[in-house]
Amino acid sequence: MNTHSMAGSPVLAVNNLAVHFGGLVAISDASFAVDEGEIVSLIGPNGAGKTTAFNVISGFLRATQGEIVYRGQRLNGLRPHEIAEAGLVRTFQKTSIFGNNTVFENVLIGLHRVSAASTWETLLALPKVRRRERQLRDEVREILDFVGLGHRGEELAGSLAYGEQRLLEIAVALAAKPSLLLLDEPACGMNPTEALSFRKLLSSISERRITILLVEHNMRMVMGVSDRVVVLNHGKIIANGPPAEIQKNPEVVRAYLGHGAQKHA
Ligand SMILES: Nc1ncnc2c1ncn2[C@@H]1O[C@H](COP(=O)(O)OP(=O)(O)OP(=O)(O)O)[C@@H](O)[C@H]1O
Repeated sequence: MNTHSMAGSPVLAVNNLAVHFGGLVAISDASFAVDEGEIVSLIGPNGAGKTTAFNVISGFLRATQGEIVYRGQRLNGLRPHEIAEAGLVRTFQKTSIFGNNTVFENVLIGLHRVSAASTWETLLALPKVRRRERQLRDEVREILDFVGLGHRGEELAGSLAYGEQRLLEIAVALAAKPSLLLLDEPACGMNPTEALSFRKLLSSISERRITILLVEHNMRMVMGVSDRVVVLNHGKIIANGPPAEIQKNPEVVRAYLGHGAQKHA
């Protein structure tokens, strides 16, 4: 849970969002905001529209209606890499790491994406470039230690256990220097011990002043880590509030918590 005191001003605003796939309405008239420093979870039954919302926010899908505003900048129409450059970085439901590269290299590749030297500088191996490379390697070690993979740097990413691969994805996302992290089912496939330490990792990320928007089916994690929970059902927001309130909300219990969520918890 976020305990520092900078929460309050919205950094991300989703205003009257609608997404249609042909005749299918995946999201209709959904509005919610995420404040600076918050951990907000987006929950709801399968097919409720959570991933669709993520895809629109991160630029992988166009909104049919409505707007996405991040720190005063309208994101509609921007490409995913432009949105990542603005500080919104996402992970995916399916793992997106390079299995044949080492854990260390995966994070290094992520860092290079945001701080690449020019080709000439690299070819000439200028002292500046060598210095920068050393700095990047230190940064990789720091990030790997932070997510708990410091001892795995030299392993091939593809050889990691599933839960560790999810941690590596977080490390790669952190390498992109996000100010808002969008996490799509990050705890999927984790055992209870892994899920518990992952929950602590989310809190530590939040302490680094990174705002988090989370899609997750593990209700123990959602209710334990979130400052606020937004509930989608059939593409509409049916509740938005602190975890204790959401757990008691009759409509949420009926639509999701009563049955659908339990099998994932
Ligand atoms: N590219 C697409 N084309 C057509 N329909 C789609 C597409 N993507 C999603 N949908 C439909 O939109 C609705 C919302 O799907 P979405 O994947 O956003 O739900 P979700 O809440 O993320 O579900 P889950 O918890 O299963 O991941 C579903 O009815 C889905 O079948």
